[in-house]
Amino acid sequence: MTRSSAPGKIYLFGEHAVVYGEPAVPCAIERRARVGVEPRDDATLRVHSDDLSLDGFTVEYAGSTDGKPDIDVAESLVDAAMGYVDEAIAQVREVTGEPDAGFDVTIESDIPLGAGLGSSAAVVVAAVDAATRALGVELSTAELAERAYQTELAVQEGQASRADTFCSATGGAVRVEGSDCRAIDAPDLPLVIGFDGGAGDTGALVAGVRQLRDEYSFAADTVASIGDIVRQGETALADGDVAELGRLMDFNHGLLSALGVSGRSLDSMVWAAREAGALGAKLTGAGGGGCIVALDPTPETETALRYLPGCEDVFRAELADEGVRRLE
Ligand SMILES: Nc1ncnc2c1ncn2[C@@H]1O[C@H](COP(=O)(O)OP(=O)(O)O)[C@@H](O)[C@H]1O
Ligand SMILES: C[C@@](O)(CCOP(=O)(O)O)CC(=O)O
Ligand SMILES: [Mg+2]
Repeated sequence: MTRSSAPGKIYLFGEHAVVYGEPAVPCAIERRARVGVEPRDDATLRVHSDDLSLDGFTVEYAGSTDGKPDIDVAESLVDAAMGYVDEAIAQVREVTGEPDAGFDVTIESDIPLGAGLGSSAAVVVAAVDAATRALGVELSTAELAERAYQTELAVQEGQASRADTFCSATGGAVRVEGSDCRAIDAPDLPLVIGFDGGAGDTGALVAGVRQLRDEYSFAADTVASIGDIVRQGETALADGDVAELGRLMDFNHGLLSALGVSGRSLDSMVWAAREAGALGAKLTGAGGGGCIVALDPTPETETALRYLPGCEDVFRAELADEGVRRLE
């Protein structure tokens, strides 16, 4: 068995706008997806993930490159659930020149699905890394990030940025603007994550923003303003000015809300954090439902979120310096 792990991430700034060429600053966090692969004698892909439960279903998917998945739940559910793993293996077949490679894939993840913490990118980065190594090919971090990006791009129907996948592959805090991806220095930040137990559909949310942006010039201006916040945020990061970072995060959340990607439970967690004295709070990732990130060096935000109806989990996030990790 060849195993790799990769971290999830939060966005300090810039999700959604990054899809249209604005800069974004995601930071990898110490919550990981671990993917083990075992090459098979045939071209079948068999995926097992204990963490994958949607609407109470646990899905085990045994499909082949030519046949139908062998499952007992609605196929659309499986398509939604397994799209990223399928496409990651398609990338592996292409980059290794082994179109008929088959694998048994086992996924374990500490990252909630569809919650804005980049579970898809972490699973894809770890899967591509483990499966290529299992076939005797070692990709550089840049190649790995590129293949993982191509995977997200295909699954999200041409609407994805390099931010999540690059951040997960390299770890640390990164700045992504189009194809320009680089590591940046970030101070230790007092990050608190609130999770409403829900999820958002990244592809659909990205498509919604695209539509607004095409329809209204002020929506396009809103996307461009998020870019301005990110640039200002980079200065605050470089200065270690956590209070200013918080103010900019608040503003960023407001603009994401205007673009229609927040929601009642995300807003209520954001307001609970602010009222508890957080320096700033915003949704992270695609939105709809899932997680917020707040800045608070005191325990107040954690306490407030813990008692907030509708907030299912609260934790402090440590920055993950290491990206993909080769386990064995
Ligand atoms: N533990 C897992 N096992 C299998 N697939 C997973 C796992 N975690 C995430 N995924 C894949 O990632 C998708 C969620 O990605 P996405 O909607 O981009 O949200 P996010 O990246 O914010 O978690 C899932 O539908 C599934 O395809
Ligand atoms: C909305 C977006 O900017 C981030 C999505 O993050 P997540 O998959 O929700 O963790 C999309 C992208 O950058 O590909
Ligand atoms: Mg994702």
